[in-house]
Amino acid sequence: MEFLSRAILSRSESTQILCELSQIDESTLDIQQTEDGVLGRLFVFSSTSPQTAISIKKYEDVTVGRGNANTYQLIQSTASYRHFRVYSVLVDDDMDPLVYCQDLSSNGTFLNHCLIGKGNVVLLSDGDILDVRHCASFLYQQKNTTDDDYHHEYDGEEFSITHRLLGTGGFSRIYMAIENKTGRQYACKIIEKRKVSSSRFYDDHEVSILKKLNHPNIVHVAMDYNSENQFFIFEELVTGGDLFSYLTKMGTVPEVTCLFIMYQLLQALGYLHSQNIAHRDLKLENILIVSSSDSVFRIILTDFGVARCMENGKRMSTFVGTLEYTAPEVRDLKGRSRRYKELNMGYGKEVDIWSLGIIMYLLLSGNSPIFSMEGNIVFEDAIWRTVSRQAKDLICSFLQKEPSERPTVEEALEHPWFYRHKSRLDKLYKTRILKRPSS
Ligand SMILES: Nc1ncnc2c1ncn2[C@@H]1O[C@H](COP(=O)(O)OP(=O)(O)OP(=O)(O)O)[C@@H](O)[C@H]1O
Repeated sequence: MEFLSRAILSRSESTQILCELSQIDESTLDIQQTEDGVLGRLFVFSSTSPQTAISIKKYEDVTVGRGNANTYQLIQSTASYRHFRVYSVLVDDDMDPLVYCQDLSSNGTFLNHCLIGKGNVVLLSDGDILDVRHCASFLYQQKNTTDDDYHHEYDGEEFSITHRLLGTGGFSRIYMAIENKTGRQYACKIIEKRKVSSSRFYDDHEVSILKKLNHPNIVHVAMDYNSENQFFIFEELVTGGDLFSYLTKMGTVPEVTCLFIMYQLLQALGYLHSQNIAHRDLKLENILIVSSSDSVFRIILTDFGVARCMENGKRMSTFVGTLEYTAPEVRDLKGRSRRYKELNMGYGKEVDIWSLGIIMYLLLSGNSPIFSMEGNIVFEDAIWRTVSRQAKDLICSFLQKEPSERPTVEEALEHPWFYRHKSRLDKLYKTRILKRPSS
């Protein structure tokens, strides 16, 4: 509690002090008055240059530092060449944009007097102050980001849940939370019990499964909490948005980027399947990106809401997942009677491999797969002319109608699309993912 109350106090106080000191007209701080496409603004306060404002725009990075290629240049020698970077993530049209700051400096960037730390990323909220000591301060302004549907029953000591909405799902809302002891930001998934109990598809295994797992490509759970009407899952804050937003921004993903995404997905899935866990809801929205400024980024698998531990190889028979990504053997169960399901052979973890095929097709083309009357995948669009034969071959093997004909994770990693780059991929994974840099 102490950190937060300190931060809130210092934030409102500092804002007031800064406004007074610089004698600026407060109406110019009203973000509603800014031009279209501006998500937020950074007001710069520096003793060496006049007061100015930097606009944060959709898909445009803002950098601050000593180098003259930065959006805002600092002249002091204590500033790093690129001191910090501010970027935005747009989740969907109904949600406020998420604006993040990544500290790139050696001497440190401070958020509300707390060091962010080189490579680390924080979510910015209206009124936050970024500070480059002995150089300049930056007051962040973003239009009201309070969520009207905000309501929670958490009364634990460890975290303070803020009003900043990070995402919504069918069963939950995800907010930014602050760990009181450290001031570190987390994501808090609040699940309404009445929603999950009314759904016969959802079993409350999410936390128990996640707590068993420890993998660099699977979301890390810090704590869970149970109240009368809600479940809470406090997990690492993943600051690059999800693959769906990324694809919306990019249109299509270059094959080389797709290769490393799929490689990481297979690492996560291999780990899950080796423990007899099926995810059952693999889709672009459930694959988060750890902030990165280049095309090699870490991905994190999340949303284990319908994941299932298969005891002794037992098969599954409930229709779960998202229709567009579900394998034919799961789709076939939709609306079927209990009797039908009992007589049916059920399905296994091959359903995740099918979803990988849909994901890979979407990433490379920006569209959902088209199947011919015979059930073959059609690569008709002009975009496929620039995609390798191996990539298309792997998609076809993932999207085999017959589950037993789909490759296992190990077999997929032996496919020429991966195998011919094996040593490079292994090395990249070791240096960029296993070393767990924060960017
Ligand atoms: N750890 C996190 N860090 C940052 N954003 C997150 C995190 N977890 C979830 N989100 C955001 O919230 C969205 C919804 O989360 P999630 O898929 O876990 O919810 P859900 O209710 O289980 O969804 P579904 O309807 O798919 O079951 C994600 O797509 C993502 O944008």
